[in-house]
Amino acid sequence: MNAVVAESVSAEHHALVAPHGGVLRELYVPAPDAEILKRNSAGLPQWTLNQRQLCDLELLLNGGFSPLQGFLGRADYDRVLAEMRLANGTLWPIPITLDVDEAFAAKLPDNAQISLNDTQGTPLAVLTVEDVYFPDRIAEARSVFGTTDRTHPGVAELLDRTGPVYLGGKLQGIQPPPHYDFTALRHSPRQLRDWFRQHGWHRIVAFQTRNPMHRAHRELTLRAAEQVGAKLLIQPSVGRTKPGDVDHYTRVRCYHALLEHYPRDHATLSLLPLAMRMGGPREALWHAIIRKNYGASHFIVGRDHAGPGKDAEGKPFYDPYAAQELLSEHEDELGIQIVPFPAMVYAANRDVYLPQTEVGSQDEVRDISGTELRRRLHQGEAIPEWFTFPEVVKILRERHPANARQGFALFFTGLSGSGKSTLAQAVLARLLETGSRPVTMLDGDEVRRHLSKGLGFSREDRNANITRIGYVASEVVRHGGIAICAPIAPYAEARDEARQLVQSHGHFVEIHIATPLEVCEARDRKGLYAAARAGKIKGFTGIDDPYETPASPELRIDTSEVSVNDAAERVLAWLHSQELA
Ligand SMILES: Nc1ncnc2c1ncn2[C@@H]1O[C@H](COP(=O)(O)OS(=O)(=O)O)[C@@H](OP(=O)(O)O)[C@H]1O
Ligand SMILES: Nc1ncnc2c1ncn2[C@@H]1O[C@H](COP(=O)(O)OP(=O)(O)O)[C@@H](O)[C@H]1O
Repeated sequence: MNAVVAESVSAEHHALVAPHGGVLRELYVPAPDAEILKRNSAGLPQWTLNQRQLCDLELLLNGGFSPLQGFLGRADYDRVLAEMRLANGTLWPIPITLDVDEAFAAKLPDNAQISLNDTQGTPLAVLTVEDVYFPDRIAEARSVFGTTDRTHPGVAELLDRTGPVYLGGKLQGIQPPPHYDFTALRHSPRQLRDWFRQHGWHRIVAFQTRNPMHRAHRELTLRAAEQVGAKLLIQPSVGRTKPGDVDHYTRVRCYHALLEHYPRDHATLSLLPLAMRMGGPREALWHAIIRKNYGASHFIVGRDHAGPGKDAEGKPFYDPYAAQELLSEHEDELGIQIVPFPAMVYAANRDVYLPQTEVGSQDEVRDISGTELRRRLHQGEAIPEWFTFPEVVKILRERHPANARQGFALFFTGLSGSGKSTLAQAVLARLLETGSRPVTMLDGDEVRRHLSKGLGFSREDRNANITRIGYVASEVVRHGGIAICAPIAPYAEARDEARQLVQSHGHFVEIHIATPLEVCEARDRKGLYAAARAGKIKGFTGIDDPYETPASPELRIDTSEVSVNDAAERVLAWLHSQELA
């Protein structure tokens, strides 16, 4: 090789990969203009961004979504859906759109500018609206996700939680959405590119993840980096992932611990504020483009990349290798090299990890699925060292304590006089006898004297009462406590809402006190049934107001058949069976 050629080769080797579309599109206006824009934004129509829109905005503004200069207008949107391309032909697989409600769109004057704010009301950008259009969201689901099955979280979001009108137009950025967590690990594409240059990194293989990383991931990423002679960028999505995923605070602590197990100066960690759509192949292509914008030359695509799991019939939404195929098809045009990888599995007989494709017939393959890992964490069972590092297990255990240390809510529901309060008191006493978790009592009458003071007994007021109880219970549970609730809660919708609130932090145990109306009425502890029969109280539950019987409560107890002590014993036995007490 002569000297001239050698120099040009090495110069080429030292340049970072070009952003998608050739130029990094940062959409912030210069500082003095940002001040003026911020002041002017106060007089514009105000739009509060939801979490997905906020994540999208951050990556639009910092160039992570280059070459986009704003939210897609109709022409771009249509071609993205049909051909995975912007109107000018650039490859782009996922529609980045700003959805709003009809009332908001109807108020906009021609060529409107709107202020895009976070939930605190901080203005982040101004959008010049060039296009207002009504998307066919069913068609969008079919094109982007290949299905209209709402089991797919991206489809459910699009069909049930996305506004009917899209606004397209260019953005002028005022300031980035503020983050107060892991600030040292958050970088814009420019910052990460600068870091790569300063550290002399030019061949970089990026790894995307939404899960904690274990030994299999370490082996896979190390092999991938070695295979292409590159440094490793672990770039987990921390914006919004699949519902039910491990929260990003816990995951980032795990990644930190794992990083210690890589050779020094070979791997780095950076957080990506991406709102995932779980769109399988199309999403994988999008991930690759984003990583290219961040300066990575290579991108690892594993088995079932960005897959949403199984559909309503139990079949996988996407072929596990469809993402690898789609990316390989577009590799030349993409400008980032794809490193396809089969699943890594553990061969116990050899005590090694190896790609599934290299497993021999004599190998004893072991694996622990995500579900099995969660089960072991909940039950406090052992997690073997071949699966993950002890430091990672420790972090996961702290976040997912065994059931016996988790919070839960006991939600008694039933007619007035059915025995809710009496049983709640008995269970409370038994729990305090044996356990150390704090217990909070949210009894129906008690709550109405304080938390729900002023509410009556209309359907709306009863539902508001239950939502308040559910909210307080969820906070108690979130902090590892036990909440005992004992309202009538006659409506299924409000009970379900309380369940949803609590279940995002712990267990919800619905106990239907199914004592027959005749018994409750005969007891008439407060004389209310007599008053209701005499027409002195209107809308009394069970008399002239409905009680919707719970369809599938965790427990159903008829107190006309069992003593208070036996009923309390049944509740405790159930809690023991679930290892909650
Ligand atoms: N119209 C009507 N219907 C039902 N109950 C009535 C009504 N008016 C007053 N009360 C008294 O209020 C208690 C029920 O309050 P809750 O907060 O549990 O009811 S609800 O869940 O909001 O429906 C209930 O207490 P409990 O007997 O402990 O259930 C009654 O004493
Ligand atoms: N097995 C039982 N469990 C609970 N309460 C019972 C039982 N047997 C009789 N009772 C009586 O029924 C009444 C139930 O009232 P209460 O607990 O205030 O009901 P609620 O809170 O559902 O309105 C109490 O007087 C209680 O002593």
